[in-house]
Amino acid sequence: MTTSSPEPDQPHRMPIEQLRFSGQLPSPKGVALAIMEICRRDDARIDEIARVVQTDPALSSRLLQLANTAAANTTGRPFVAVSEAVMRLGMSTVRQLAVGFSLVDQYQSGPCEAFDYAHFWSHALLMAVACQALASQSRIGSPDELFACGLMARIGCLALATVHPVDYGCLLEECEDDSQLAALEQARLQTDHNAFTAAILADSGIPKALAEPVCHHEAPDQAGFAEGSRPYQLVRLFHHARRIADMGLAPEDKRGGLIAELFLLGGRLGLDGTEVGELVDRILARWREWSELLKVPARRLPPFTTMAEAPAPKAAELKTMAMRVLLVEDEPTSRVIIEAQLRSLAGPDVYCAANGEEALALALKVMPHIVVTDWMMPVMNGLEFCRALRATEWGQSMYVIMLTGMDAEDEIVEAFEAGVDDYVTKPVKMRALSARMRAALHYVQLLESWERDRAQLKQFASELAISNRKLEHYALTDLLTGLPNRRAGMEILGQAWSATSRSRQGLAVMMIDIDRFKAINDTHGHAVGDRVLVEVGQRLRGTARKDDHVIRMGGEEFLVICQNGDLRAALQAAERLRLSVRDAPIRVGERVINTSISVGISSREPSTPNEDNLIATADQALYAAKRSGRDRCCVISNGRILGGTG
Ligand SMILES: Nc1nc2c(ncn2[C@@H]2O[C@H](COP(=O)(O)OP(=O)(O)OP(=O)(O)O)[C@@H](O)[C@H]2O)c(=O)[nH]1
Repeated sequence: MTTSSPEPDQPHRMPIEQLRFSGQLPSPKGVALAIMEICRRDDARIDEIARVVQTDPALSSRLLQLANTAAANTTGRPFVAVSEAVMRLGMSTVRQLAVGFSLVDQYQSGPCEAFDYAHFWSHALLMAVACQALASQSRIGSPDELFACGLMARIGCLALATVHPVDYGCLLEECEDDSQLAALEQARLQTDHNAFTAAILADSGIPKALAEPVCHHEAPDQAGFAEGSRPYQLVRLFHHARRIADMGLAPEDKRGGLIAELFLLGGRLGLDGTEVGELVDRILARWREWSELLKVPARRLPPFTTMAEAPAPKAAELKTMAMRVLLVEDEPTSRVIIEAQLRSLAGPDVYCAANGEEALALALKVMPHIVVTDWMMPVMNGLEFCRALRATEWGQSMYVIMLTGMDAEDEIVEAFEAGVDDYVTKPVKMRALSARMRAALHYVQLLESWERDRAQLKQFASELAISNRKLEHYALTDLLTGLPNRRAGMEILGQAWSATSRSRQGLAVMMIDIDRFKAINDTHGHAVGDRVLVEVGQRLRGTARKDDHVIRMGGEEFLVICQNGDLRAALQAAERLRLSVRDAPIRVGERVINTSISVGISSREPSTPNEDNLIATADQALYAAKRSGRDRCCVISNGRILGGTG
C-alpha cells in the first residue's frame, strides 16, 4: 500500500462539511430537490408532495412500482394513482427515494476514469432490492425505507470519485479487494467512503437510527451495537444485503465463497438451503425489473441452486493462479531449458535447485505446489529426495514429477513406490511436459478447493457451535436479570429433588414476590420497573448462599432453591433476603424507590410427593404472607401455616 501525505492546500484536505456547503458532494436536482425543500417546512403536506411527484413521470412510475411490490401493498389491488402510492409510502420515504433515484439519473458517468459508474449503480440497486426483501422477511424495518438506504449505502464511494477523481482513480487501481478500500482511502485521503456516506444520508433525510447501521455495514462486528438491539439487527441486515449484492456482481470464480456465506447468513434468519435459494432468486428477479426502470445494468444469473452447485474453475483457468514450481536438476543446460518450459506452462514462480539436499531446504522455504525432479543427481538423488519429502507432513501433498532417462518397468515402479506422482522421460519434450503439468495443475486445483471446503466447513461448524451455545444460554436465562429462567429453575429443582432423594438431605424452596410492583410500574413507568426487577434480582443473588439457586420465574416473582437446608435455616435465609430488599431503597436515576418482598417457604417432608407439590406449598405460603400484610416471610409445614417473620 502506498501512502501519500498531501499538502494542506490540496483539495482532499477539505473537510466534508466544507465540501457539502460548496456543493461538491453528489446532490439531487429537479423534482427531488423540490421535494426536499417542501419536507424541510414544518407545514409540509403529503398531497403537496404528490403533486410535485406527478410532474416527473419517471419518478412517478418508480414510486408506483415500489408501492405495488407485494410486501408494501397490502390492499389487495394495485395502486394506479401516484397520489395513492405517495400516500402509501409516506412523506419521509418518498423524499429518500426521490433523492436516491435522482442521484442514479445524474451520476451514470463522471470524471473518475477508474470508477465503474454502471457497476456501482448495478451493485447499489441489487443491495437496495436485497434490503427491501430482507426487511419484509425479518420485519426489522420498513422495506421501502430500507430500499432507499441500500441504494445509497455506498454513496460515499461515488462522492470520493466525484470530489477527487484523479487520486481516487489511482487508489482504486491499487485496491485489490473491497475490504481494503476504507483503509486505503484513510491512508491517501485522510477520510473514507463511510464518512461521506454518513454526510449524504443525513442530507437525504435518512434518520440517524438507519444511517448509523448503514455506515457500519462493512464491519458489523466492530459497530459496537448491543447484541439483539435494533441497530444490531439492522447492521446485520445491511451486511447481509451487501453480501447478496457482492455475490450478484462477483466474477464466476469468486462466487463460491460468497454463496457459502449467504447460506450461513440465511441460516441466521432461520432459512434452510432451499429457502435461501428462493429468497436470492426473488431478489435477483426484482433486480432485473428495477434495472429497466432505472436504466442501470443487471446481469442475468442462473438460479441460485445452479450457481451453488457449479464446479470449481477448470484447470486451464488455473494459469492465472499463482503456482509455485520447484525444479531439481543438476545439469545446468537442461536446468535452463526445462525452467523456461515450466515458466511458460505455470507462470513465473519457478525455483531451481541442483540436487536433492538443496531442493529439500528450498521446498521447506517456498512450499511449491509442484516438484519436477531429476533422478540421477549427486549428493541426494531424485528417489531419496522424494522419499524424504513424503516423510514430512508438509511435503505430502506436493505433486512430484520425476524426470528419468530410464523407461524400464522396474525403475518406474520403484519411483512410484518412493512417492512420485508422475514421470517424464528425458530428453524432456515440451508436449509431454505440458500434458503432465496439466494433470498436476488439475490435482493442485482439486486439493485447493478441497482445502477451501474444509476451511469453510470448519468455520460453519464453529459458528454453529457458538450459535448453539448462545441459543442454549438464551433458552435457560432470563434476559432482563441474567438469572436462570423458569425452565432452567424447574430443571435445577428436578435435579435437586433426585439428589436429595438419594442423600436424604434437606431441600427447601422460597417463592418470592415483589410487593405492590404494579404501583411501581404505574408511578415510574415500565422501564424503571425493569430496573427495579434487575436490582431486586441482584440483591437476592448477592444475599443468598453461594450454593442456593436464585431464579426469575417470570413477572415480579422469584424462586430460591436451598439444597441441604432445613426449614429453620431456610426461614433465616429468607429473612436475610427480605431485609436486603427492604432496608435500602432502590435508586434509578434521580428516583428513589422503596420496596419490599413477601416470601413463602416450604421444605421437603417425607409426605411431599414431588417437586411440583413443594412449589405449590411455597406458593400457598406466599399467598398467606401477602394476605397477612406483605413484607414478610411465611412457612407451611405438614399442611399448616407455621407463621413467619416480618
Ligand atoms: N416492568 C415490568 N413489569 C412487569 C414485568 N412482568 C410483569 N410486570 C408487571 O408486574 C405487575 C404485577 O402486578 P400484580 O400481580 O397486580 O401484583 P403487585 O402489584 O405486585 O401486588 P402484590 O403482588 O399483591 O403485592 C403487573 O403490573 C405486570 O404488568 C416486567 O418484566 N417488567
